[in-house]
Amino acid sequence: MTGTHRPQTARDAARHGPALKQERAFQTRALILDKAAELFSESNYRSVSMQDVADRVGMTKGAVYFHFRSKEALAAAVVACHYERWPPVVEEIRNGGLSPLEAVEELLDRAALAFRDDPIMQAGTQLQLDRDTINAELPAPYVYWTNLLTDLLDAARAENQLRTGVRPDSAARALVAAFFGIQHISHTLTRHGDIVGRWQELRELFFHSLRA
Ligand SMILES: CCC[C@@H]1OCC(CO)=C1C(=O)O
Repeated sequence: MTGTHRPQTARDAARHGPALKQERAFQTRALILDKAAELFSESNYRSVSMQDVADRVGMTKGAVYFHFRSKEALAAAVVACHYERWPPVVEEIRNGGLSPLEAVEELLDRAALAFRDDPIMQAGTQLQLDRDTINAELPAPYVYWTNLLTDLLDAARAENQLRTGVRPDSAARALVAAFFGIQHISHTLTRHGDIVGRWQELRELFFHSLRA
């Protein structure tokens, strides 16, 4: 179904009904995820109830449970979102003509903005910190970003963008650790208010030491 076709007849409604229902369910699920992320990022996993989520969304608790069978499932879905949104960003950046090293810089520039502005990024991070209190299978933290940056830095080395002796995997591990550290300090002191400035300081130093 393209656009927002309005069924003209009962037959049309029957034909488009399932697609419309599916679209509405998808939008409701996304709204619940966003509002749950706000709540998880404002405090921590234990302090948030499914009733809190229902109230923030403006739905009944039963309606939330229709989309997410438990608070654990909701938290796991927020963490999944935290990672799933980055591969398309990498694709867009790489298709934008940036070199591998420029792509690393652009990607982390966007990550810094996401930490400042995006409840999913903030909540995904908080939930990973709370992971021992969540009875759900969560991805091991830092692995996704470390592998992502290792791949990009491998490509940067292949294009002679890295200083001799810089190992892409070591640089990726150090960059993820440093970035995670500045976002943690920024969150603790300013609720991520100064993360962009902190990243700019780290970015200047780090890429000066990496660049050929
Ligand atoms: C990019 C820094 C690392 C990233 O930031 C927060 C966090 C916790 O889930 C991360 C991870 O990779 O798991």
